[in-house]
Amino acid sequence: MNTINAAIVGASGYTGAELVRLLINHPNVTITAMTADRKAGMRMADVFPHLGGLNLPDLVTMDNVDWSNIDVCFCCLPHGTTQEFIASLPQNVRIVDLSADFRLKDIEEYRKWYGDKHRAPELQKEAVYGLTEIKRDEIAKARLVANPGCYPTSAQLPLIPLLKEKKIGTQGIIIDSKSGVTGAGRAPKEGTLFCEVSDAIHAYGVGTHRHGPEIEQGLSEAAGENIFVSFTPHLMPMNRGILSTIYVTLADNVSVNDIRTSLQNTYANEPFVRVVEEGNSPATRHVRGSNYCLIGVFADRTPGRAIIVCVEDNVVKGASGQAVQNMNVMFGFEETAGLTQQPMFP
Ligand SMILES: NC(=O)C1=CN([C@@H]2O[C@H](COP(=O)(O)OP(=O)(O)OC[C@H]3O[C@@H](n4cnc5c(N)ncnc54)[C@H](OP(=O)(O)O)[C@@H]3O)[C@@H](O)[C@H]2O)C=CC1
Ligand SMILES: CC(=O)N[C@@H](CCC(=O)OP(=O)(O)O)C(=O)O
Repeated sequence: MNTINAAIVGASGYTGAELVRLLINHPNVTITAMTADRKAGMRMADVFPHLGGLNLPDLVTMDNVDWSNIDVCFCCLPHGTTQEFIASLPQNVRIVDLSADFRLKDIEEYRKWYGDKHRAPELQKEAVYGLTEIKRDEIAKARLVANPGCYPTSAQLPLIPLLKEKKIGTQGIIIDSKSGVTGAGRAPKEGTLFCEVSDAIHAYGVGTHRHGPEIEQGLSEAAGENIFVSFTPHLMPMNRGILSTIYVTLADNVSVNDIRTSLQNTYANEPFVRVVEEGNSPATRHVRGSNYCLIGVFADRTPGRAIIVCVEDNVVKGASGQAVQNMNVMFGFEETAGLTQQPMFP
């Protein structure tokens, strides 16, 4: 069997730990290197006791990795820290970058939203946006895949097919998203303290969140014209999960049933994206711990409008699961390898 060696850079964070959970059961992958910053020098079992007993390499700093036998690097670093590191990797290493550093095609947009000049513009040109169901053919050939953000995955999977098929209007798209706190990463910050997030919900980045332009980039490409969306994320007192409620205008002579059928047809042969039965409302607990994305389609009481509800696990389909799915496509493995866990319900 074809087997490859994987490095996880930033393995002591939430997405890194999730990659270990998924890859440890992958038939074609051996984890041969794992890095950390503050936690370098520690054993994975000491950072994450649930990942003990798995014969994993110890956590080292990035400059202590021997890249000579590594085939794929999963890069789980904070955005802004990834560009120079990826540029320094040997050419034979293929990369799935979970950060936002290579997602925006226009480096001026990157500067505007991330507040810094892009430091690897040549690499940016070759990066392929890793929304697997939409970009599969390009991902198969890519050396560098920019894994999508968690909110953009939940917004683009339902909206891209509908815009491509001109089933919905290009104006007035509203994306109201809620996320679990793991979306903010494991590094301590005031905003993710228990007292700040428990027993309440709040909107943040209102009108200014950096996932707005990432969503618009994908939707504009699908529609063939510039699209602007209203996108508001909310932080929920839960560990995992994203639920996006999306409000759209139906195109002329298109019904709610038409858009449900259109999404059902688009995703009929996709292992991880499913349109739920009419009347069912998908919940984050229906995808928890899995790589699935569930989509529900409803009529709005406002004539000519529809409401789409999309759920995913932000750490799986919104990050590490989609990263493994992309790696499977890049190396010609079974696309579902390592990803067959059913959701953990309730
Ligand atoms: N969490 C999520 O749901 C999602 C996250 N992402 C993106 O994935 C990336 C990783 O996220 P997540 O795992 O949540 O983040 P965490 O904060 O949980 O983990 C970050 C990791 O990077 C390491 N690290 C931090 N700073 C540096 C540095 N300067 N040099 C080297 N290593 C460093 C940390 O090491 P140490 O702990 O030892 O300091 C840790 O291993 C981010 O870019 C995030 O935006 C994307 C989609 C969803
Ligand atoms: C709850 C929470 O804080 N979520 C993060 C997004 C997580 C994600 O997808 O982030 P990247 O684009 O950084 O990869 C945020 O709003 O910044």
